[in-house]
Amino acid sequence: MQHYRPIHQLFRQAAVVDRQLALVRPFASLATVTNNTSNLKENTNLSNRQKFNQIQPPIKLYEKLEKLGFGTLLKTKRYSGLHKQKAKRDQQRQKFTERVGPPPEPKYTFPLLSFFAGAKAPTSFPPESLDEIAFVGRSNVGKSSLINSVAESNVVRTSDKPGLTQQINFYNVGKLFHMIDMPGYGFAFVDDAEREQWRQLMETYITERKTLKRVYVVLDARHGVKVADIDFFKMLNSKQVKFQIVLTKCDLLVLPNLAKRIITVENHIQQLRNAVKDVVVVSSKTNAGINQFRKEMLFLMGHLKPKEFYEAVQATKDEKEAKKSKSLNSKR
Ligand SMILES: Nc1nc2c(ncn2[C@@H]2O[C@H](COP(=O)(O)OP(=O)(O)OP(=O)(O)O)[C@@H](O)[C@H]2O)c(=O)[nH]1
Ligand SMILES: [Mg+2]
Repeated sequence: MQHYRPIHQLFRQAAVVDRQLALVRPFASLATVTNNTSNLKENTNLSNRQKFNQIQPPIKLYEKLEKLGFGTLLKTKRYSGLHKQKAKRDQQRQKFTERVGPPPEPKYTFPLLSFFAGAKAPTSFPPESLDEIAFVGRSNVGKSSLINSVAESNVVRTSDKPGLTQQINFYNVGKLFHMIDMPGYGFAFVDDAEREQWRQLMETYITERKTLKRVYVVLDARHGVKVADIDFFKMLNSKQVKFQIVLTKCDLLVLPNLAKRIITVENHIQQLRNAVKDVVVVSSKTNAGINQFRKEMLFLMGHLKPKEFYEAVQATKDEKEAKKSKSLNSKR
């Protein structure tokens, strides 16, 4: 007599095989790699460092990072498999598009950044007017530097010592929208009472501000998600505030480690309903990823203009620069 297995058992078996394949398939899709890392997490014998090292980012992610300006993968034996895959993908792409790639992106620009209010207590918040974007994160991760970088300004004060920004600072981006620089959370050098005061201030702003359109949680790419960040994600999630992760200081990581870091961060936010699943990847020092981030912010705030606008702005700037250097040369 022939025995048939119930359908749910077949599905379960297929899932097991798929998971096993995911572990041996070296360069699978991003989704598979994510499964891959969660499998690794189940293996309690591995240290976090070992789990991190075992992540195998897909070629797609490397291509994205390369496009954003984070360098290229070394042509060593270690990455020869990835290079072979890349060559194959290029070949396929060439077949379909005859090498006519997408047109180059213009340089997106923000209008002039200016400080207009600082608040140490909710009573000092300026009245709600234009839409707002807030930058939060642990101390010293690079929030203030990031605001300067996207706005091509040096108005926001930065420091290599943690705890510089000690109030909520409001900046005008021309007359388009506001950018808000927050004090860092999880700052160890202030006493408990002060830390609690900052936490309440930030929580009040984030939960009560009607004009707040997006919270960017900034993480240092070298450290990824820490306990203080998880607590903050939970708070944002419980208050149903939509947020997005920005990984900064990405210039301080070699490309493979940066790709692995992105995957671990994506794993952290997978289950959080209010987290935007796309992670922004930038460096305020080299400006890699900044132009793309600027474009996304302008789109989010409803102020993204057609490419021709930014091309014209750039052409006028270039013309002015050329005139300036010409007159300087003639004076010499
Ligand atoms: N290499 C590198 N350094 C960065 C980057 N962004 C910021 N930094 C440095 O990190 C340090 C801290 O930067 P801040 O922008 O002041 O950090 P913050 O998050 O505003 O700090 P608090 O105001 O104390 O919460 C400074 O020394 C910056 O120069 C980056 O993308 N790459
Ligand atoms: Mg700061």
